[in-house]
Amino acid sequence: MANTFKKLHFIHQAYVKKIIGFQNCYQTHKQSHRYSMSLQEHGQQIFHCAISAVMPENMLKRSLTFVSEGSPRIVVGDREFLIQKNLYLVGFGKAVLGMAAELEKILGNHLVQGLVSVPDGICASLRQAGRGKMLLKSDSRIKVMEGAKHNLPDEAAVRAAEEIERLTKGLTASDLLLVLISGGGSALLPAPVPPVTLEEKQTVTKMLAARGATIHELNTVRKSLSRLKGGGLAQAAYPAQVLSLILSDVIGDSLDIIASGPTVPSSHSASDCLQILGKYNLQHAMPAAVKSALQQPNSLPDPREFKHVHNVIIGSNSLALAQARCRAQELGYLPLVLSAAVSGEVKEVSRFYSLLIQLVCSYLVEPGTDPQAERDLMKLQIPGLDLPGCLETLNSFRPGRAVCLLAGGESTVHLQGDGKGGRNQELALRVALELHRVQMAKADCSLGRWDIVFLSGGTDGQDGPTDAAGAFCSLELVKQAEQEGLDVEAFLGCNDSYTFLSKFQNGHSLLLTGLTGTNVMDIQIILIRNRDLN
Ligand SMILES: Nc1ncnc2c1ncn2[C@@H]1O[C@H](COP(=O)(O)OP(=O)(O)OP(=O)(O)O)[C@@H](O)[C@H]1O
Ligand SMILES: O=C(O)[C@H](O)CO
Repeated sequence: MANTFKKLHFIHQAYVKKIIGFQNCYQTHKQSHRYSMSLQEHGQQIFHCAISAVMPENMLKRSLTFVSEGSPRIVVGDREFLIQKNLYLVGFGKAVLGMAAELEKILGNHLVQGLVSVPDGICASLRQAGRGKMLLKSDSRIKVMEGAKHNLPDEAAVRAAEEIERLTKGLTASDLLLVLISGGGSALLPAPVPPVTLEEKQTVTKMLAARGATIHELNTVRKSLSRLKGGGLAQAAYPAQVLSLILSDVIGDSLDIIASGPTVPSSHSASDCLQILGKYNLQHAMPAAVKSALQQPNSLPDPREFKHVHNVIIGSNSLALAQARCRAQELGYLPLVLSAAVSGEVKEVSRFYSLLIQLVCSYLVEPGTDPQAERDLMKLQIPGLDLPGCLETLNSFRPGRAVCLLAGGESTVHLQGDGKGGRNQELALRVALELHRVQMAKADCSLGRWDIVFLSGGTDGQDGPTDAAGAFCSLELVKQAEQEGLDVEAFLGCNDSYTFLSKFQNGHSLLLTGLTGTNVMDIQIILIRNRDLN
């Protein structure tokens, strides 16, 4: 099984490399319009490009081929799946509707029957966002069931999960089940192990989330309380073949964590769950049925029982960053992908970006002049960040060029006020505040030589309970806000980033994309250009 995972990781990395390879075709781009657009416009373009890499149509074209001549078959990597009136489809998650619509276009009548469990209201929202192409046709063979309001498992999602379970259990050895999986899938596939009830499962999820449990911890517990998570769906489908097409919304792209891994054998035991509950002091607060379910001696599934399953990651944050890198290069930037695993409390994350921007700006003027900033950044231990390697790349910077730093991941906000906002908008404002403070504190600060734009956006197009995907900030934002009588710090104090950004320059710094129909966490883009080039 470890080898299979390695192989899948390799295929996924190969896609990332393939995208990076495309950049060569951009090398001879026209450069005359390079600086005719503002940094903010460039940021917007790069962000849209990142998202396009993980839109259903592009992901499926890249990872799956349907061969209709001879024996009709689906080809994924080096695997072939014959189809002869034996093709079924199930899906669950925030981004599977567009994937299902695209697959139905590709596979046509070969698809016998399907069912997707998707977020409450998504069909109307996609239509409103002008993404009607992502909806299924009225005569589709795939049934759409909406549920899990506010990303919490509910009765509607239970009904969808039960239908999915019934469909899967009815399959035979000659059938092929396509499983579409994306973030939000855990809440959209609730099938509590008896005697645990839906309410009890909701309680557990809420209690863990409120105490700041990570998605890895949350889903480890969810797997132990579910019939379909942690490989349960794949076992229900046996002996049919299972091909899972997965869009990752978790850091590290762990197959068993994305939507709680319904087609991946769980490597977690009940004692792992009890440890997690203990960590958050919740062992005694658990409902009795949950305690008893977790105390059952459960044996981990044997990975050999998953030979009928093929799991493939078809989209991820790294893939989106790779595409963003190409666009940045096309626009004339020296692009640098830092990490696809930036996480943590938004205050810490904003400190990381502020330090990084300061370091890069001083390095571009004179390499090696800020060893303290380098040490501070290394201490933050951002997974995947090769700081020395990045600085070395900056050595190829030539005056007249601009730099684009790219990163991704997902931060968390410790809510203290009752304002309106989202983690990306809050991050952008906090970065602006940090950079403002540095400029105020250091008379000889070199930041002023540069035009800098920072952008943070959710790839799903929705940042918290707002209609914005995220926000931009520049070095001057705090000062300009003061001139408008707006105090950034006061808005941040009550997590009111959206209200601030809606007022500031009439919403000019809000990133508005509408619901995108995909979901690979968040992306940050930093553009740094010498002011003399303006
Ligand atoms: N006023 C606010 N200011 C900042 N962040 C907020 C605010 N209100 C909610 N949030 C954050 O928004 C997040 C929930 O929004 P959102 O739906 O975008 O995230 P999600 O459910 O994790 O979905 P996804 O990962 O798919 O983007 C939570 O992390 C929450 O802390
Ligand atoms: O559904 C879930 O479990 C989260 O979005 C992580 O994939």
